[in-house]
Amino acid sequence: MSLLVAEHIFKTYRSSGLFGLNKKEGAGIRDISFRIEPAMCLGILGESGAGKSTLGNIMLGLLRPDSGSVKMLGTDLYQADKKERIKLRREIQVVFQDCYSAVNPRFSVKHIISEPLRNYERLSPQEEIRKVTELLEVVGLRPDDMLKKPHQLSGGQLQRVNIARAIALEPKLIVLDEPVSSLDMVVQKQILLHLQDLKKKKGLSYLLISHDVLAVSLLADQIAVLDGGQIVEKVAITELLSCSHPASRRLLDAAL
Ligand SMILES: Nc1ncnc2c1ncn2[C@@H]1O[C@H](COP(=O)(O)OP(=O)(O)OP(=O)(O)O)[C@@H](O)[C@H]1O
Repeated sequence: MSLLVAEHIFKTYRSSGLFGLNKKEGAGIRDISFRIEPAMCLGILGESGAGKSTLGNIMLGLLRPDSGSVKMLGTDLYQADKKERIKLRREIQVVFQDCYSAVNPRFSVKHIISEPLRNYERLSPQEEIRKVTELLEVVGLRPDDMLKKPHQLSGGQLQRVNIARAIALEPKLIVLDEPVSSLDMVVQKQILLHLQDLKKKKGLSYLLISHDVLAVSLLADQIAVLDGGQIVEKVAITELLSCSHPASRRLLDAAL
């Protein structure tokens, strides 16, 4: 069974933003369908305004589509009852671009990483420390980093903390919404290779949302190019350079 199946998703924004000035009436996404298999990364590549965040929010269960369905392991995200929703929430985690606003600046790294564990599992204080130590190791941080606060870490280190929190409950899918866009190239590569490693070792799947061809090419197995709210091209990553749609070419030209 596929891990996630999105079928014929439509979402139109009817309100047009503050005083109708900022947002385009009728913008959104149109007739989006795709599948994500276990241990697979689907990259969603698109320019600004293409509909990437709209799509990501729908896949996270945060934005109800006007029509179409999103099924995770056969359960419809938007038809599920409360018990099923709690179970699904555990299986789909997210890492956002802005690593600083994703965490409470007053909390320690240990507190941040163990938050989902406290919500879903009853661990003793010793078990919690052991688990956080293990997660820090997995994302390439040191055990004593758990005592630090977000402002004592670099952006790259803090994004690793966000990744550790996202994998704490061993989800099946992580939505990565521009996860490395705010980091320098060297750190970007380190983090993407780390995510690649987790995919191989833990069989994790990703929906990687980005405007950056190079970032996507390091992690994705397949890419879908989004333009004007529609998927205009879908190819295996090995075929990326042969993409011919004008939106794909613009993204490729910007990167190469
Ligand atoms: N709440 C909203 N109300 C009205 N229109 C919206 C709303 N959110 C997004 N849109 C519009 O829907 C389209 C897709 O927006 P979305 O934020 O999904 O694109 P994006 O690819 O994530 O862009 P970016 O990379 O700039 O964040 C855009 O035309 C945007 O203006």
